[in-house]
Amino acid sequence: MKTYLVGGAVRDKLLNYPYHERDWVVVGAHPKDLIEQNYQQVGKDFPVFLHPTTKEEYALARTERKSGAGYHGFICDFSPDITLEEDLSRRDLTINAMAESDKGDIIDPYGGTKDLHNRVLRHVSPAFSEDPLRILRVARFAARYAHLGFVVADETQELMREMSDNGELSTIAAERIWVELTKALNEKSPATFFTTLLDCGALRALFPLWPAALNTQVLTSLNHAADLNLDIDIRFAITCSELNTKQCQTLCKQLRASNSATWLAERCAANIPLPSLNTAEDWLTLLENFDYVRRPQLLTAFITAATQLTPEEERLNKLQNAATALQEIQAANLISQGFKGPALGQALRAERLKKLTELACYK
Ligand SMILES: Nc1ccn([C@@H]2O[C@H](COP(=O)(O)OP(=O)(O)OP(=O)(O)O)[C@@H](O)[C@H]2O)c(=O)n1
Repeated sequence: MKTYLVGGAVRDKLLNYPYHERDWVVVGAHPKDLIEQNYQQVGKDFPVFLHPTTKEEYALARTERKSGAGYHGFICDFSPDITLEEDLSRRDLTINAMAESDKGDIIDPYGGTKDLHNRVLRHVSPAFSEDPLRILRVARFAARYAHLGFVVADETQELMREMSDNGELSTIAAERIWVELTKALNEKSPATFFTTLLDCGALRALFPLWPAALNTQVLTSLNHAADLNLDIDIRFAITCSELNTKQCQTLCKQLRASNSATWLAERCAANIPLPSLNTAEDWLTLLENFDYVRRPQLLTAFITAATQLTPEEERLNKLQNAATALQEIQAANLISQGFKGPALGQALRAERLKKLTELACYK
């Protein structure tokens, strides 16, 4: 039995890039060999084990062949005579299809080191197309390593286009897309994720509403938000800012977006660019829409997203100042004056309008 480090850790070590996870492949073993050594089996469809102390993942070397549509149509073989090279050949990109032995030797049958050196994301074999999620993975790696100069190989780009045109993306479960999307939004150049998917037609195939909303300004703002380390919900909301409310709702539903991401995206779609706000009533309605009393951080998130997208710093600052001023109005004072129930709500609102009028911040 022999064990090799594989996948992302080998790639990132060679690239001198930080990595957080190590995956291992075991060659020449039966499941029982690992169980006897106190590894804990976790894989249902194929044998993946957790190391008894490090809890890192150890998978038996395996081959996979597609036998039908969707994710269940795979024939998987993990007998002890599957070689390391066979296991590496089923992987997505050449830079992900390298292994390191316990002596530190690199096993690289598909030219991964050369592609790393030349900054190319290239598929290992036509079997790439057996898993359409890999299109999103390629786009995500492009987003991660764009600043290092990585580009998608022409032939991989072509294959991704064919797969997108053939409707293969429709077999991916929405939950898996959302996972890839949130990882991609977290990368250093998230805009490259979208441009890669736009270039091969995958984004249009998956989400027909989205491409038209991703103009240069939106993509620039998105990368800027990543530079500023703004959170995922803000980054996602920026990508939705050119959609109308209905389109945004449809997209969030289709993506199974989280509640918090949907909430902010819908409000950004509805309020960017800022609507005309001419009266204290207009300002208060907008603030109420953002639930500013109970959740002031969401208004701040909106303002942060909007600042990336609109040259309206002054009005956005006023909005933030107005919200802060309104925080000072306490229900307790009105309660002590005898207000309760709906009358209390009305009195609070009247106080807020009075304050906004005094501030005249809407002018
Ligand atoms: N759809 C997939 C998913 C994974 N892999 C292979 O499994 C390895 C581990 O996958 P994963 O942990 O998802 O990705 P990493 O490459 O380790 O990248 P990350 O840094 O994002 O964890 C990959 O390197 C790749 O060899 C693949 O070929 N096809």
